[in-house]
Amino acid sequence: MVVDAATDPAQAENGRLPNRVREEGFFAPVRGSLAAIIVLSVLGAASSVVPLIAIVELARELVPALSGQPIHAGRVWAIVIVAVIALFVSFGTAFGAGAVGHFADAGLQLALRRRIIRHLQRLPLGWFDQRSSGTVRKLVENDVVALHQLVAHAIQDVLTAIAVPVLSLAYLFSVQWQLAVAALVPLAITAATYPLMMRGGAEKYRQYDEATAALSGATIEFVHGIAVVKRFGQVGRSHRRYQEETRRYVGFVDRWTRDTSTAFTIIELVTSPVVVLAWLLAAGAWLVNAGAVTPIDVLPGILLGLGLTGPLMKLGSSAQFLRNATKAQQSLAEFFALPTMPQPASPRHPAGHQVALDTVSFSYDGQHRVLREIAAACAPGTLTALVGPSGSGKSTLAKLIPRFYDVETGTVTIGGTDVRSIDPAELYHAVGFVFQDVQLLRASLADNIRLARPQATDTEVETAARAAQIHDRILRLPRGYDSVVGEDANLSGGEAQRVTIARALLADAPILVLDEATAFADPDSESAIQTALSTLAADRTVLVIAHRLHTITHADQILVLADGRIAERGTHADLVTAGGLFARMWTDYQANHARSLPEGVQR
Ligand SMILES: Nc1ncnc2c1ncn2[C@@H]1O[C@H](COP(=O)(O)OP(=O)(O)OP(=O)(O)O)[C@@H](O)[C@H]1O
Repeated sequence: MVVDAATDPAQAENGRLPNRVREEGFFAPVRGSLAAIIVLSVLGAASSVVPLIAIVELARELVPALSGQPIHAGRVWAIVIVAVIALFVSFGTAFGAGAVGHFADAGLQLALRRRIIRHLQRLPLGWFDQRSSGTVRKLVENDVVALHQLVAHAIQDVLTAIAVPVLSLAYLFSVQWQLAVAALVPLAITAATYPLMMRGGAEKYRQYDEATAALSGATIEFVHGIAVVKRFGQVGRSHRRYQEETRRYVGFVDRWTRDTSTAFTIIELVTSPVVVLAWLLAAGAWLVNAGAVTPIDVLPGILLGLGLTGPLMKLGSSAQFLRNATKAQQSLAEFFALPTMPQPASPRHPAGHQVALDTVSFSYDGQHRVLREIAAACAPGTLTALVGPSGSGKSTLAKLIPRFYDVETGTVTIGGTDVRSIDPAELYHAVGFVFQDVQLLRASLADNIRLARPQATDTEVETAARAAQIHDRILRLPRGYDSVVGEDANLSGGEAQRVTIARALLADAPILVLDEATAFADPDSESAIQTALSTLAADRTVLVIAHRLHTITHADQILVLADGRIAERGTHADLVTAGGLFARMWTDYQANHARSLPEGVQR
């Protein structure tokens, strides 16, 4: 991966971000809209009850007229007008709350995404090293979208679910308490049964999340790893794991459904409109028979009682949205709490491009030291090779130079200036790096190469591509330099690596850190790239993490790492003569690569 701060917009914003923005809660950007949603929802709930009350009051006016009593036309009209206005207010506020909610949601998503991007830009590069793009995608997409239901729907649903029953019951109790009590019965049964259904719910949801994650892991392994798995004849095992996880998931959902089915059925039954209507009619008939109420008094109980349970049922789905939104909020809060890379208060400029490490120690977890007491100097115009057994700390050491991580003790300096005191934009300009995980953007090859210098001319792009031995390959693509990576430019790992080398060449960083492991993946062009790299090294400070020892026989110095320390240092000839760790590595290397070593390799 070649990175240059010229392409890093974070730097442009550095220092401009007010602390306030960082400290504010998630919902701060839409606080006003949330207040409007609350007011509109309550108003909407209240006005949705009014037409029902109006029908009751109309009935009270009109039914006596059937037995010849006079109609109070003024009162009837007043009721009708109030009902119509309430109806419009109810529709208007529901629409308004929905619209405000969706606009607020869009605003919140935009604000959160910007905040995520700002935070991502301030995290140490090492954070990205340890995370897949899936982690970042989850934050920017899934977690932000999970808040959608909360802002755009759940607030309105929850307030309606509470306000409508409360207002309806208040009216019912004020006009006819016996039927109000009858209307409460389905609610009371639901309230008593719901906790039974949700018993151990938190644990169940945790198990559900676990089973879902295990199943999706097994599915991804099964699908993605199919080639490797087939190659090693393990299809049966991988398939078995997938089947086991599916069985586990289905078994869990089955048990959960069975455990809750009785309570769920009771709730569904007692809240269904037919059952509620039948119950209220029966209660009404019994009260009329008993002479406790007149037939017309049964009407409000039926009309308003029927509307009590509907909104309540929405609470169930809202609870699920709230759960998801809370989880997303937690994951976003944890992300925002990640410490950002400290920025120098008053940045200093490096004087030259000598790279020096002075008694550098480092650990990833604050406990196990991966690098100990490293001291080394790499002069401009020289090539330094880092070699050593796997896990000895080569990549870690290289990553300290462009500040993927900060040292625990000691200093890393460029031109005598501590890298922590250099403005990150200047640091990334000074250090180009090509690591193992090649990152090409879904853009044309020309744009990929000029990533760090967007103003570079076509000729400059071509010159860099020639030097990185990728020009001829690009010309063979259907649209040459305009071919788009991942569409009509499908490159091999080695070819993609050479595009990133071209990018590094064009970026013209005076310090270059290369991981040789894949830089020379294509044996055909290895010597050509070697030539390109030696041209590069002419006036640059080059550090190469070397795995194929014959490629660094001409290095100006070789640092041999073992267990996080520099065990030996010197030229190839010095180290072979010294007969230590490197000499043994070289002997083994020659024995293992006897046939593939190019002619004339120093032995
Ligand atoms: N991101 C990380 N978090 C925690 N430990 C890590 C991380 N990266 C590397 N390590 C550990 O640090 C040690 C040094 O790893 P490093 O990758 O620097 O070695 P290396 O010499 O480059 O190995 P290789 O040649 O296999 O690439 C190893 O023990 C490794 O497990």
